[in-house]
Amino acid sequence: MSATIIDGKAFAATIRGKVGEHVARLRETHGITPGLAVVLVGEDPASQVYVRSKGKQTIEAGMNSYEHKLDAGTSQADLLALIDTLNNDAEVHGILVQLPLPGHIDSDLVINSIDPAKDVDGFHISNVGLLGTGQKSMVPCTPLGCLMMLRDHLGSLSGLDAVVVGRSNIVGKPMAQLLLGESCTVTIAHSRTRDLPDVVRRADIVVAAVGRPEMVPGEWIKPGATVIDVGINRIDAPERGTNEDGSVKTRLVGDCHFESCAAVAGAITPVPGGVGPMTIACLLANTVTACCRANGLPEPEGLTA
Ligand SMILES: NC(=O)C1=CN([C@@H]2O[C@H](COP(=O)(O)OP(=O)(O)OC[C@H]3O[C@@H](n4cnc5c(N)ncnc54)[C@H](OP(=O)(O)O)[C@@H]3O)[C@@H](O)[C@H]2O)C=CC1
Ligand SMILES: Nc1nc(=O)c2c([nH]1)NC[C@@H]1CN(c3ccc(C(=O)N[C@@H](CCC(=O)O)C(=O)O)cc3)C=[N+]21
Repeated sequence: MSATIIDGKAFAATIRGKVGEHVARLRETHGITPGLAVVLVGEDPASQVYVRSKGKQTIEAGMNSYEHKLDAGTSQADLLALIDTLNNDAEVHGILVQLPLPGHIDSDLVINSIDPAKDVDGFHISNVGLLGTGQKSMVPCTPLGCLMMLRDHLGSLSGLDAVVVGRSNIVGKPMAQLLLGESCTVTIAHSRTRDLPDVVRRADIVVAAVGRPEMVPGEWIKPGATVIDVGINRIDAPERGTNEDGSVKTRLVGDCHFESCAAVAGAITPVPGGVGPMTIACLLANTVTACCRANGLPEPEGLTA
């Protein structure tokens, strides 16, 4: 293995430390405590895990965490009413509605009902438009975390060939916008892309956000390229034995085949311990940023895009 392992877990801890310092300063000098409201509809086990760790890390950073757990049958009207309440609550500076939402709820409508100034996910159409036109916005947490790691590892990204595999609104598209903003030459690949291996082989930077376990093999990677693996896939791991209930144990893998990619890449993020922890750290950072903007205070340095 030749690649440098980009330690997202450690980087995220550093960011959370900076967030914590800023939160302490806000409290001491202005008597303000940033607050993050997380809304979860339904009982998806993975979502529950994420929401729990978001709440825990929010509190560890000295902020207020408000968790709203609604049952899977909650009506769209009730969800919109909750968002309206949170929009008007001065103690709440950030609002995150955990996705995916149950099928009977229109996700776009819900996201666009969040006050854009409190949209710490950066999914509201206003924030999408601001990002796309290079204006100050709330930047989606996962792409922001990826960008921070890329900048930290490479310095300037100007002129580099970047390939983003995946075109979702929450990862692929905003990632491509951020890379374009860094003056990369950006290609967005997806399920209809022809000759994906050849497209990926051109890239100095590969961001894989597909949701297919270990789909990208080392043979697709240009030697020395930087590989950011966004994928979080839980797969069966019979080699780890079985759980108490007799079900087979599982493990997390990314969208890249780690061993073979690490053999050719210059640097790579692991799964777990790469992009995932950075996503949550950036969520906390966005909450502090939103709080500062809401109060007309200078924004924290090094925590925005
Ligand atoms: N680490 C983190 O913090 C986060 C991790 N994730 C993870 O990232 C992954 C992607 O998430 P998300 O963007 O929400 O996923 P989506 O399912 O919304 O999007 C997946 C994208 O991958 C493309 N795709 C699917 N199959 C192929 C293929 N065979 N070849 C090329 N492209 C393909 C799809 O193309 P098309 O549009 O043509 O269908 C689509 O654009 C998931 O594993 C998810 O769990 C997500 C959010 C945060
Ligand atoms: N409105 C909304 N915003 C999101 O940002 C959002 C969302 N909905 N829905 C789901 C995805 C997924 N996501 C992750 C966050 C942290 C980890 C994470 O911390 N992962 C750990 C491992 C966690 C584990 O063990 O399961 C790691 O990679 O090391 C992963 C995935 C945020 N998402």
